[in-house]
Amino acid sequence: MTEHARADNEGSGADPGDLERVSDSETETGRKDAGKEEASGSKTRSIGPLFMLLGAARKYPGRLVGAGCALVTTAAATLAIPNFFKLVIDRGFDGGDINRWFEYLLLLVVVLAIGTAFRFYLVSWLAERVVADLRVKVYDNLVTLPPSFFEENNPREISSRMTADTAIIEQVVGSTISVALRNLLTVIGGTIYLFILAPMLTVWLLVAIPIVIIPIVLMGRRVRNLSRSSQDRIADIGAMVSEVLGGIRIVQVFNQQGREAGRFGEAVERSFATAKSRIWFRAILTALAMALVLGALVGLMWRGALDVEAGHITGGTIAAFVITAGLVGGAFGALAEVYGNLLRASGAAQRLGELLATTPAIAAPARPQELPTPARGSIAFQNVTFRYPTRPEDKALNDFSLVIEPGETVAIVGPSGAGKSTLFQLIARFYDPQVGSVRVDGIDLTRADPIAVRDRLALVPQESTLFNASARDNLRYGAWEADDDAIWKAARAANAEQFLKALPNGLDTVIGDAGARLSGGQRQRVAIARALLRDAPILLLDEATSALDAQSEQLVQSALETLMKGRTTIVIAHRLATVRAADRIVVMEDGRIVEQGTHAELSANSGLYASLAALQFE
Ligand SMILES: Nc1ncnc2c1ncn2[C@@H]1O[C@H](COP(=O)(O)OP(=O)(O)OP(=O)(O)O)[C@@H](O)[C@H]1O
Repeated sequence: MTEHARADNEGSGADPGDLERVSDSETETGRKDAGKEEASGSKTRSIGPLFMLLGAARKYPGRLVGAGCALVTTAAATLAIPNFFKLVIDRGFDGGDINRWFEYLLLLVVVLAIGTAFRFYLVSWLAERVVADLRVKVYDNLVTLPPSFFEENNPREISSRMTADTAIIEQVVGSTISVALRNLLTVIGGTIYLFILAPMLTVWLLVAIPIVIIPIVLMGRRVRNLSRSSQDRIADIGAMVSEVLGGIRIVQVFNQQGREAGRFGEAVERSFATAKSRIWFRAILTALAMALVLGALVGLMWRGALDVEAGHITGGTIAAFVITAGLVGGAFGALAEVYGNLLRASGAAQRLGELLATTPAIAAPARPQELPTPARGSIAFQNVTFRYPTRPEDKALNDFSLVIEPGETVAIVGPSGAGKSTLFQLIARFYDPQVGSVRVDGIDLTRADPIAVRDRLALVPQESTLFNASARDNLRYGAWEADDDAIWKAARAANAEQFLKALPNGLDTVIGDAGARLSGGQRQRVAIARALLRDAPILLLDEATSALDAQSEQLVQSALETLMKGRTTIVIAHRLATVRAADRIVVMEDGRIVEQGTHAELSANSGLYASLAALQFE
């Protein structure tokens, strides 16, 4: 919710149009999180999870106390205003010192204005701070969770939790809770004051309030539901725009512009139709709210006027009564509405709480075993059977055993889906195997600290993931202390120097979202240079040169060969030309090893390798 909207909501009070406004601001929130709540399916019926937020706000006791004081002061000042009107009308006009009363009133206005400003500042500050702390805490936890977590929980949904859910909480802490408390104080204080002013009239009022408020709240809910579907239709439009514009090349090359425009037109019309029923209901709601609220006020004034005429009460009393009744009625309406908001925020807090409470399935044991130093770089798979958590029925590795000696270069070949990349996933300990063990330098990975294991690895993945940062930061991602000399040396070795030098701001050039401003082959060379800079004892190359043209590949290949010296290297490659130089070639199929040996040995057999080689070389 915007500052402006929040200030609006904050200001809801005595004005009869308020009821309309309260349901309106409520609608805003409903729109924001409607889709979210339904998507995640976890609805909460209690406001318990909100106490987590109180815990977070307790870190700032000074501001919490200040906000409480401002809240009480402004509620008291608001309720004092009708009393001043009573005094002015009854005493000021009857020969009293009218100037003095108005001086007091001005003073009260100043107190109210300053108090409200303080309340707004302190409460909003707390809201922003609590949400900022929460975002950081959730993110800090998220980045420790293994990739499997993000396969089971859609990262896009998590990112929307980080933004939408925190925004709801921000709005609730920054506005709803303060609105609720202020209105509660107004209802209690106002009702006591009304009883003092005119007990019989107050009884009438207390009967009238629910009769006025309940139909308005019920209709307000209907309007809100319509607003949600309206918002869903708008979300459909947004999704369509990003899908079609994202794939604009395909749309245009297949000449589907007309069809896409038609589809979009239909979506816009659907959203208009939903909006039409919403505004129709809103119009009726406005009429109903005004008729009921103003009608009730007129009724009260009528009754009061008769009492004044009969000499039971003074004119000042009736004026004070009507103003206070307006305040109390408005506060009732606001209270009925904010409860729904609190429930929604509670749901948001619960979902974020779940993210906070998720502990990484892959973590260091309480007493991790130290890896031997200096690193040797040996790797051993022992009877490993592994199924991905999202595909528990398929064995990606099936009773797989392989020992790789320090300094050895092993090439892994085999058809797509054979389980080659899975080996890397297990060495990096993104997953633990269900059966068997993976060891690095003799230590079972489940007994070691994953951070220590990954410190010994440099990976060039199949998809060269680059970040929306400078070329320099992308290159030194695994070795932040590297200076420009080292960076250029690695870039030269990866045959990336030339195009990096041609970038408009050199190493400071931002290379775009996911490196989108580089070509596939250039991205791959940055990824290789990044791995070179890391200077780790174990090098994992997953189709590291697949996006390069033959000439670049040859250049990079020779750089990689230099790099492999003295390191343990596993190379996954489809192009057999790149694996010929390996000490050993391991041929995989269906998660198992079907053959291994040197290029010459395997070519001489009539196995899978020989047939793959025949396909490629002949
Ligand atoms: N994250 C994942 N979740 C579920 N299944 C997966 C995942 N990654 C891979 N698989 C499956 O595991 C099997 C082995 O995949 P892997 O990526 O190891 O094959 P690969 O030999 O590297 O193939 P390619 O040469 O095409 O990269 C395949 O059946 C694949 O569909």
